[in-house]
Amino acid sequence: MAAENLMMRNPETSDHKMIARDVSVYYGEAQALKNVDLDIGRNEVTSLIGPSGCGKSTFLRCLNRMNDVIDGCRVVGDITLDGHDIYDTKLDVVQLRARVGMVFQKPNPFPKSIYDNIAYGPRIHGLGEAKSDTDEIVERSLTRAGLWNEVKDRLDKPGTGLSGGQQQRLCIARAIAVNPEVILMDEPCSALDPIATAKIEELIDELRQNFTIVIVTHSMQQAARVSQKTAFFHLGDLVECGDTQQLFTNPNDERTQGYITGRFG
Ligand SMILES: Nc1ncnc2c1ncn2[C@@H]1O[C@H](COP(=O)(O)OP(=O)(O)OP(=O)(O)O)[C@@H](O)[C@H]1O
Repeated sequence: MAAENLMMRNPETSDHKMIARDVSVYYGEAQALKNVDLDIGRNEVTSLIGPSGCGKSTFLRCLNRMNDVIDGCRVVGDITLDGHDIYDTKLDVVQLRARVGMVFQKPNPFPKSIYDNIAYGPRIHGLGEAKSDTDEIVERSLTRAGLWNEVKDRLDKPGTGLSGGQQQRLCIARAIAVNPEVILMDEPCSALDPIATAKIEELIDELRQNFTIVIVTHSMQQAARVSQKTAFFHLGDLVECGDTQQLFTNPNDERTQGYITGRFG
């Protein structure tokens, strides 16, 4: 579908926050994703699953143009956010990444205080010029990430001094602080213990009321717990995407069946 056509749609009437059409990605000569069509539902969680190397992270990075920073990586096809082409050459990529935030596999707080980890993004984007505004953004973001009560008495201490699970919630708070609409999460729990993982999963469920979330996960159990839609990738193809429950109980494609029953992966 041409981007022009999508831009004529009324974004508020579409259930889909982001739409990918015919997206292929190449690293040099090697094709990592093949003609992917995927609709990302508004205010829901979409999980991307599939065997290692199938292209999940590559697809996730297409959604906020993080592949732009990888040498030799080429993305073709159309991806829209509320009907607008995110690969438009006139688009400000920094603004796009504020609207489509990202949380990585390994918690990566800045080597700064807890407060400054959150305040940094809003300051760059001109939100919260006054100290009182920044204070409010910091409190609100930490509260929404379920971390405020644990850190409110040590906001001036380094973010890197928190536990792994707290650091990951700090990174989620940092992503939230610039008012994104979409949050991309690349295996956000893979470095965490089961209790910290459960907290992040609960948080994801709460966050979807206000944000659209796309999560890459190796854990089918996690996909089943947190997401409303699941997309199964295999060798660069998007095999199928559907309601999570249906995909896990009654998939359409035998490759999906093979993966969820553990025959490969
Ligand atoms: N920076 C890169 N340069 C070259 N090839 C890459 C690069 N990143 C990924 N690839 C290749 O693209 C393909 C898809 O990789 P990708 O990381 O997207 O898969 P994935 O499904 O997220 O894998 P995993 O579950 O192991 O993280 C793989 O063949 C991988 O080797």
